[in-house]
Amino acid sequence: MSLSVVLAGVAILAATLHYFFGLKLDPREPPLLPQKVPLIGHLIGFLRNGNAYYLDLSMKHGQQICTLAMPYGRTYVVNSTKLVSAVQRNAKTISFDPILTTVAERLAGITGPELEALKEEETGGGGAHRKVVHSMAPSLIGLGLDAMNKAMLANLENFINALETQDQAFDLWAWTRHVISIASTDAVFGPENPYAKDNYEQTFWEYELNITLLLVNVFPQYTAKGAYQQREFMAEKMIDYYRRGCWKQGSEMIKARYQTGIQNGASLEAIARLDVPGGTGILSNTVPTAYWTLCNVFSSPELLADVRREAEKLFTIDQTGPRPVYTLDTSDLRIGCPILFSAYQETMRTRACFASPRYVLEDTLLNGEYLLKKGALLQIPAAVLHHEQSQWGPDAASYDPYRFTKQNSTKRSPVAYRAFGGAPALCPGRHFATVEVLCFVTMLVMRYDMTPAGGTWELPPPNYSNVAASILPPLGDIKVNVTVRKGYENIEWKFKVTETPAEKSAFGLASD
Ligand code: HEM
Repeated sequence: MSLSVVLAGVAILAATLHYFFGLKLDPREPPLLPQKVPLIGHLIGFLRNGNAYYLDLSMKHGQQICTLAMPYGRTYVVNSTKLVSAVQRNAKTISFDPILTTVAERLAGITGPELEALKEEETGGGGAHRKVVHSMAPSLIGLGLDAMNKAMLANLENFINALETQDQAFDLWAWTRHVISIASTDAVFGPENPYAKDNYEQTFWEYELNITLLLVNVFPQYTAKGAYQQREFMAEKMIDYYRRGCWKQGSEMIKARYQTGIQNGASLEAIARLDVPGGTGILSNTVPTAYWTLCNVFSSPELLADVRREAEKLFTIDQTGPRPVYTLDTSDLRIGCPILFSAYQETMRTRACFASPRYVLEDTLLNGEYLLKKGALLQIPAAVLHHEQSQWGPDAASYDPYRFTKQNSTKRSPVAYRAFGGAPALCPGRHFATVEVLCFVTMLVMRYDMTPAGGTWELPPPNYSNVAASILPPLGDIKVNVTVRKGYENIEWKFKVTETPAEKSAFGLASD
């Protein structure tokens, strides 16, 4: 039988199913968007383009909120800042918590009573997963953040030093991914970091790309064999890490997660398993953000010169030893590099592709206008909101690295910037990631010239099939050469962390 006959059969079957079982909307629900293939057209669009599909739909239909008929039920897509605020006001009935349960079950492989202990309270579960996630924010600010920064920067220092003797072109994505993976996870897990041994790091990145198949959850041991095996391999390593008590030498964040989990009825094994998809929180966005920010800065001579000018003022210089020591103190980053900070936030604004998922727990009248039915999925696509001209101006679609500098700041809604998502699931790791990316880029621009081996900065396209990341990774890579800058030879370079109390340690991010 030819492929076209099979496809025609599938289309006829879908049309028949749609006729008998198709979605019947209440007139107060958001308008239903048409799809080319009944029942599965939007699913196909999503599987082909990932979360970027929502941007295509909004460009085509321009609705501020709409309904998509999916084979598993209705999905509402919120395309306007005004309605995002309304969603956030209804956090009791439009919740992120059932998504945490899906993550625990499908991406961490937790089942039975262990899953019940983690599951959201609203549907009769023990609610431990939400409490574990909530315990993270206080440990990722103030002294807990400083301690993680110290461990993270010790690694960055070594990796960046090693470039002094790098005399061949190398793959920038592969290098950045390894550097940030080890620096971040050493900071989180401590000296017994599972990522630093047994091929865990490589396994994690393979798993991360295969997550969609696990989410589909149809006999995953057969239909998502690779991801399933990778998940189980990493779960075994994480369980070993906790059983040996290695968490006691980890960050405040890991201690808070473990202790909160145990106090709320989660088992050691379940807490360990949650750290498998937890790796996507720690790495899947920080790595691409570091990579794209670096590319954006080095590929623009004007921006590079501006970032270098402000970086030069950030370093203190000690000339008393045999060679000068240049030190960058993280506490100076909060106000000392407005242009880089702006370019970093703009990199995320123009590259964010996540569609924050929420679950409608009860029928809810949104903003007094739209009825949202219990049981539906709701998504807030960052890319759509970041294209909203009422918030970002007529050049919303283009990259302006100076957009967030004071002179250029325009008045916009506090919920317009979605790179770190938003309440009630605003990213608790945003300050840690910010220190890491700013230090990474600042140190590299100060010390090195970086040029593309092919002569021009031809950046790879984003990998739209990745649904784990908010900031998409590249599909492919770019080779670069790195040389020590003239006038900056024979210097010792250091990072320093001056301890900062919680109330002073947050960055003034556009998401806050
Ligand atoms: C540039 C780096 C990062 C970006 C762009 C980013 C982005 C995001 C986004 C978009 C969400 C979803 C929010 C929502 O659904 O509304 C999120 C949630 C989360 N992120 Fe991040 N993230 C980054 C780094 C980190 C780091 C380093 C950690 C941990 C150390 C982390 C931990 C988490 C956690 C635990 C959540 C779930 C929060 C909750 O459910 O309340 N993230 N992040």
